[in-house]
This record gives sequence, structure tokens and C-alpha cells, in this order.
Amino acid sequence: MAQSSTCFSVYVALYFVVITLPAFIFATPAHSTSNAQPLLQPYDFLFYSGVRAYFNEDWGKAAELLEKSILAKESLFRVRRKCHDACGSAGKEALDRLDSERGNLWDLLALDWLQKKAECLRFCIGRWVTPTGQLPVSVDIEYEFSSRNPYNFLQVTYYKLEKFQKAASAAHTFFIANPSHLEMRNNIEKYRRMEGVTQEDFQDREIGNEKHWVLYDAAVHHEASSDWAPAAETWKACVNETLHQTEECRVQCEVASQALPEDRGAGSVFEKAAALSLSLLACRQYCVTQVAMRPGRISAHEDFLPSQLEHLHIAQFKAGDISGAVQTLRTLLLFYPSDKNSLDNLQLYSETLGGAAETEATTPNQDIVSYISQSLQEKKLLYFGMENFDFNFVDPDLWTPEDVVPESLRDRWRAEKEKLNEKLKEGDWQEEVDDSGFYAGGPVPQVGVTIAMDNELLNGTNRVVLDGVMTEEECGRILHLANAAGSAGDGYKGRRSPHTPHETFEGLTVLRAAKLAQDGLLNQTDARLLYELGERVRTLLESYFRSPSGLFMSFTHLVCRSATAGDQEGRLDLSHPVHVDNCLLEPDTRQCWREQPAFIHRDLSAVLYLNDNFDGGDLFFTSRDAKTVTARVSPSCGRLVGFSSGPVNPHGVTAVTSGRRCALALWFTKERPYRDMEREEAEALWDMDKQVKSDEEEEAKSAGNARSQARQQKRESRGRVTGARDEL
Ligand SMILES: O=C(O)CCC(=O)C(=O)O
Ligand SMILES: [Fe+2]
Repeated sequence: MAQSSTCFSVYVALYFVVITLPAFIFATPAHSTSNAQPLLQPYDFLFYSGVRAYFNEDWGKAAELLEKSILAKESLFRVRRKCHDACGSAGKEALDRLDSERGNLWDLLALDWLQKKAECLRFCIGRWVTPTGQLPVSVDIEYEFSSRNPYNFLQVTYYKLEKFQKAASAAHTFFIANPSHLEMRNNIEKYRRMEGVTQEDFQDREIGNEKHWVLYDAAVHHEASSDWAPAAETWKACVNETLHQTEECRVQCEVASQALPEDRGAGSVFEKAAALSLSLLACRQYCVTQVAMRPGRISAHEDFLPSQLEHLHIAQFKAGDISGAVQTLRTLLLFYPSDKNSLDNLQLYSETLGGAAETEATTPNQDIVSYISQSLQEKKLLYFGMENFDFNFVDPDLWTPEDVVPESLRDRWRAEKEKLNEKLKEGDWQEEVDDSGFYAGGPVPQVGVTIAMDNELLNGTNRVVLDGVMTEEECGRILHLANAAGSAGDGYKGRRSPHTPHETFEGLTVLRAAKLAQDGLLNQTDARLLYELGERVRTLLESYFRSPSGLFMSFTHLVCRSATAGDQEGRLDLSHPVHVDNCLLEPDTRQCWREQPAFIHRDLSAVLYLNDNFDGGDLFFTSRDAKTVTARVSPSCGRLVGFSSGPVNPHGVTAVTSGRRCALALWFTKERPYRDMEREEAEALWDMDKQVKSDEEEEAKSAGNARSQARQQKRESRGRVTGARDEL
């Protein structure tokens, strides 16, 4: 466009004014509508009416109105998208003439274009939506919907209406965005137990807006199992879906009704137009954050799109799609043109392909090329606005090149970027919050037990070291059990060296100890002690972590790690690699996926140490990068480490280079259905023994008939004892 730069910025300002102009016009009564379809009601009004019906306990009405409000919101967004597309070329003739027109007509032509566009959008939206339905909703309503509160109301409503499948789905949808909502967790548990409710009923009703997260998770899964071709395909789909979601969000910024920025009185019409255009541009830019925010998380995934490209080119390379990998790298370089790793990789790929010429012929993804150039233009205008109009804008991207930022703002911009980078390095932007519901610092209800290290000394959240939990004599008895009964690999699906070839692992569970004791192979009281230690630890940690609900034992095993003979010199590996107990840690992105094969039902972890006569074998905690060690604990008899099992507590064990390190590892769950059934079997076994003994005494007292039939039956049934299983 042949305009001077000042004219250009004014023109851009006006360009955006008109796109949002219909919003204000639409507050007036709608034009006549020819379509027979009823017009869309305002979703905030429907929601409020639904909530009113809810509090009046008019459940049928509440369900109807709440459902309608959800539907109305979805439809409104669809209408806006449709009208945006339908009005894409409205007023274009005027725009086309801008380039050729001589003289001072450019402003009139621009205004002509604006009016045509406005008129088109006004007419289009008015055909579908009532005038009140076009007004902006309040911040409160936006919050209600973004935190999925309508589903919370719906969950109770459907429960009251005894529509349990719908209640389960509403509960699940709400819970995804509110994962620390304990009450909903309990409700979900209740629905799970209900007859007629199946796993399929737990549908996420908002999944349509989360397709990119579904793809993201699937891609990470393929990657974790080194399935490179499907990983590449899925990452590609994820990139496309992320772009699509971002575009959807940006379109809404343009067509949605927006409140006018605060009118500061003085200022030409151009200045006001500029203020409006800046708020529109900022809205578009913030879509990056919105799309990168997983439901239920408090911070967005930084550098979301570039990081996906990073995964994609590696997957393509590993899958043998070198030219695909080159194309992705070239796209990634658009974000970070001088990134050394990307340039090195490009060189590598180019050598694999057989020369630079081949790689140069590969062009970057065109959708991303235009996304970047659009975004950069927006950033330039926003920074100009920041410099000249007292406008505040926080850039959501890490890749913004320095030259886009005006000289006068650069120092501040650099300092903020530096701060963010520091935070990302430390990982504390994600680690400060533990949504487990535990809160360290409660009382320690056992005489003789002392707090050796707390959160502060352990540099973390919900971590503790307690000393004096066992006496030397008790450690000796449990070590004796381990020596007498430890079966190779127990607890690790029979693998003798699950983590490192330089050590062997032996384990013993409570049930196995109980059975061996019953057969006379172990001392009965020692086997009982193994069981009782679990109870002791539960009491201590439930209290210290102020657990909001009772904890159930989820799994216990006594595990010994022994250094193998020879081969120990200069070992760099770990006895137990860094991991998080209830999710799959992805150190690169600092994400932790609470999904299988992780033990997702573990809420609290504990390790009770039995000895210190070995070398190495320290437990250590790290930040989410799995590298930065934040605390170290050396085992000794009676020392208990307790910590919440989630992403705030990545941990590992250093190599055991000589001797044998034994510990009782215990995990607790808040969810009854995931309690350790074996423990109950052991209890049942002991109960039965008690019964048999008292029967024997009875019999001895009576006529002395050698073996009563009843006793015989009891003895026989021992071998098939299953314990009192919960119906779930
Ligand atoms: O033995 C230890 O100190 C920790 C073991 C551990 O982290 C685990 O088994 O998950
Ligand atoms: Fe662990």
C-alpha cells in the first residue's frame, strides 16, 4: 500500500475499529430477521436463570437452562466465526482502490471499507443472535465458564434427577479443569461405584476445545515408546490443531463484542481508534497463552508451538523422513533464526540428505510463515502503542526478536525476558503449587520421633525426614526377614535388576511374609512387624501432612539393592533413575503426565530405611528438569522420608557401589478402591490363624477326637484365602 508511515498507522487503527464497531451498534434493537430460526438468547442470562432454578431446587428447569446456556455460548462462538468468514471480502472494492487512488481520498476509502465491513457483520450476527445476546458478558461470567462451573451445577442437578450417567459426565468435565477439587473427586468415586454407570460415561464434554492436548499427549506417548512414525504424524497433527485453535481464538477477538477501552476524555478520534485497535491486537496476541493453557493448570506451556516443532523434527528424523525434518527445522528457525542447536541439526540433516542444495529447496510450513509475519506486525504496532500511548502489553512469546521492541523499551523488555528465563530454568514457575491437598507441618504423634529435615531444609514442598521411627532391634528383625525371605526381583515383576545391571534387587511383600510365616519359614512376629510398620508410617504421615482425608495403603514392599561383585568403578548410573511416583516426568518440558504406566493413584510416598552399612544409595530430590538436585538424604536405621507423590517431588537414588541397602517402601492413596488388597489378604490370613488356634484349644478341651471335620475344613481353606474384597 503506497501510504506514508503515519498514514499507515492511523489506517491500521481504523481498520480495527470498524471490525469491532458492530459490537456497539448491536446494543440497539435488531433488524428484522427473515430466518425462521429462533434467535440466540444471551448465555449469561440463561446461566443466571439456571442457577436461580437450581437454588429453588427446581431441578428439571435448572438442567434445561444450564444446558441451554452452554449450548448458547457454543452457538454464539460458531455464529461469530461464520460471520467473520462471510464478511471476509466486505468493502474490499474500497480497499483495492486505496492502492491506485491519488490525492487525499485514502481516509474516505478506508472509512468506506470499514463501514461496509461493519454493516456486513452487523447484519450477519443480527440474523442469528438477539440484541442482548450480542452484548459483552461480565468478567464474572467469563470466569464461571472458563472454570467450567456450569458443570458443577449440572452435576448436582443430574444427581438430584437421578440421571447418573449425565451427572458422571458433568462431574468429569468439571474435574478436568479443577483437579484439586476434593469434593468432586469423591463424587466421581461415588458415580464409579453406581450400578449402570460405566467408564464410558465419564465423558469430557469440552473435549472439542482440547483436541490439541489430546494429540499432544498421544504424541508424547508414541515418543516414549520410540514409535517414531506415528509420533511424527501426531506431532504434525498437533501443530496444525494448535494453529487452528489459535486462529479460532483470534477470530473471536475480532468479532466478539468488546467493551471500549477506558475513555480518557481528551484525544482525537484517531487516538481513540488507536486505543481500540491496540486492545484488539493484544487480545489476538494473548491467544497464544490461552491455547497453551491446559485446563486445570495455572500456567501456560511456554513456547508451545516452537517446542512442538522441536519434537516434530526429531520424530521425523528418527522415522527416516529427513526432508520432513528439514522442513520442520526451517520452520523452527523462523522463530529462532540463530539457534545453534537447530542450525547444527540442519547441517546434520543436510549431510544425511546429500547436500545443502537439497535442504535449501525445502521451504518452511507456509501457514506458520504467515502466522509469524502477522504476529510480528501486531507486535510492532503494540510496542509502538506502548511507547506512545501509555498502553500496557506483556508479550506472551519468548521468540520475539529484539529489533521489534523500540529502543526506549528494550532494557525493561530484556529484564523481563531474563526473569522469565531464570524462572523457567529453575522450574519454580510450575513447582510452587502442589495440588495434592497435603500441607506439611502437622504434629508428629509418636514419642521419640523427631523431625530431622522439613520443607525448608529439603528445599521443596511437602517433604519430610523423620528420625527414630524404628529401634535398632526392629531394624535388625526386618533385615533378618529380608535375608531369610527376600525373593529375587519381587515387586519389580520378577526382574532382578530393573534399574541398573550393577545391582540386584530383592523384595518382600507383606502377604508373602505372612504366608511364609504361616508355613513356618519366617518368624510370625517379625512378619507382623512388617505389617505394623505400615500402620505406624501411615499414622505419622497422615498427621504430619495434615491429610484432608484418610489414607489407604496402596503398596508396600521391603526392597534391598545389592551392588554386584566387580564393575563398580566409576559408575555414572543411578540405583533408581529420577522419577515422580504418580506421573510420567518429561524433563524437557517439565510436564508430568498423570497417566499409565505411572502409578497414578499414589498420593503420598514413604521410604523407611533399615541400615547404613553400604556405599552410595542416597535418596535425592530434583527440580522438574530431573538434573538440578535440591536435597539429599542418607539412609540410616529408623529414618523415614515422606513426600507427596506428585510432580513437586522428582527423586532418585544414587548408585549403591558396595554392600546392601534395605528399605521399606510404602505408598498411600486417598482412594479406597486403590488400596492394597494383598494387605487385607494378609490380615484375613492372620485372623484365620487366630480362629484355628482357638478352635484347637476348644477341641483339646473336648473329647479329644483327633481331628474334627471343621478344623480340617479351615486348614484346607487357608490355601485359597482371598480376603474381604471391596465390591469395587
Ligand atoms: O529407596 C529409595 O530411597 C527410593 C525408592 C523410590 O523412589 C521408589 O521405589 O519409587
Ligand atoms: Fe520413587
